[in-house]
Amino acid sequence: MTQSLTLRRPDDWHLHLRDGAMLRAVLPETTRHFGRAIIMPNLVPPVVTGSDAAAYRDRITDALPADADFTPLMTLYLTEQTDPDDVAAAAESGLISAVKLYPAGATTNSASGVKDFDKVRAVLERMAEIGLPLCVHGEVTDPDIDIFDREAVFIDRVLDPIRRATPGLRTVMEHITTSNGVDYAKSQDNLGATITTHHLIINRNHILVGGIKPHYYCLPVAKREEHRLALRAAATSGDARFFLGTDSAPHTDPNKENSCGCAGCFTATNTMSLLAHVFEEEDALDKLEGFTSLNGPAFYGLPVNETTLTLTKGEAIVIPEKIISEEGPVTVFDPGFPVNWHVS
Ligand SMILES: NC(=O)N[C@@H](CC(=O)O)C(=O)O
Ligand SMILES: [Zn+2]
Ligand SMILES: [Zn+2]
Repeated sequence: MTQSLTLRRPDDWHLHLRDGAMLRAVLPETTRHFGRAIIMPNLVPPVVTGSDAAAYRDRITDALPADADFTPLMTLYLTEQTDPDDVAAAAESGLISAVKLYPAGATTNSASGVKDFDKVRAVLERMAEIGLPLCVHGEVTDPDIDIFDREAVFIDRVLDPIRRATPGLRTVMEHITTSNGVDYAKSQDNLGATITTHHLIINRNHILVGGIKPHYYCLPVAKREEHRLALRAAATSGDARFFLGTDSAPHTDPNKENSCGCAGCFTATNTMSLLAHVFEEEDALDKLEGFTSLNGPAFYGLPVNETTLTLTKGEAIVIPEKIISEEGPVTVFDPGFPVNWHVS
């Protein structure tokens, strides 16, 4: 008996497309399966103003494959100089769907992020007024906080105070990696949380046991097994606060396989097959459509996609090991086990 599953076309609520040659190489990997994606603004230099976002959106649109049915949902990179009026104008014109908060130094290309949260208060208040979501990379950067504790400490020291100071601010905890993140998301209103494909599959042992695996290194770094299980429970629960954000983040192999390797897993190519595998393991295939295609649009106040995507179970899938860009090869996330779900 062939097993097959038809879903509303999915969206990716956290995606890195980069720019130039890398953008052209990775964009088809997303547009093949996804209808929309929240496009992360951490370019060099970052996408800071409305006019930056309009120009970046045009570069993405120009790079789209001819037959693609894909809408990039743009974001602005919050800095201490961000102008509330510019944000409001970009939101009101429909140009942007969210603003992204990176604590300065927390992750790839976050040097222009926020150090003093008082300096962005006026922007956050304006966003709360107009209902524009804030997407948050939730890790503290204090050198004295262990990297495995940085998400939990961020929730207590930064996220919760920001939310108390800015009632009504719609917030997305991006790429949560801990049971602390799951618990906080469940305790709040006006709060959503994205979960990546890879954090449902790997724990910190996968990165470190039997030799260091640079292609499993991302930020926030994968945590203990108990946290992976909490993420799986949240993603497969049907709770509409949790939705897919792949955080697919291309870096070339030389930049990953390096004495100071970049953080990021590239999952755009095989995410839907991997998620079907995970949801089947959790006996929750009936919850996959909510996670990939319904909960995200509901949070962002957008209609669900009209078209569908069908997954069929068969022989193990064969996907390219690497995507080739003019900047160099990008290794596709390898879960380390056979996956039998095909996107047809
Ligand atoms: N997730 C990652 O490990 N890397 C992302 C940045 C981010 O999302 O934090 C990237 O831009 O490479
Ligand atoms: Zn991040
Ligand atoms: Zn990211």
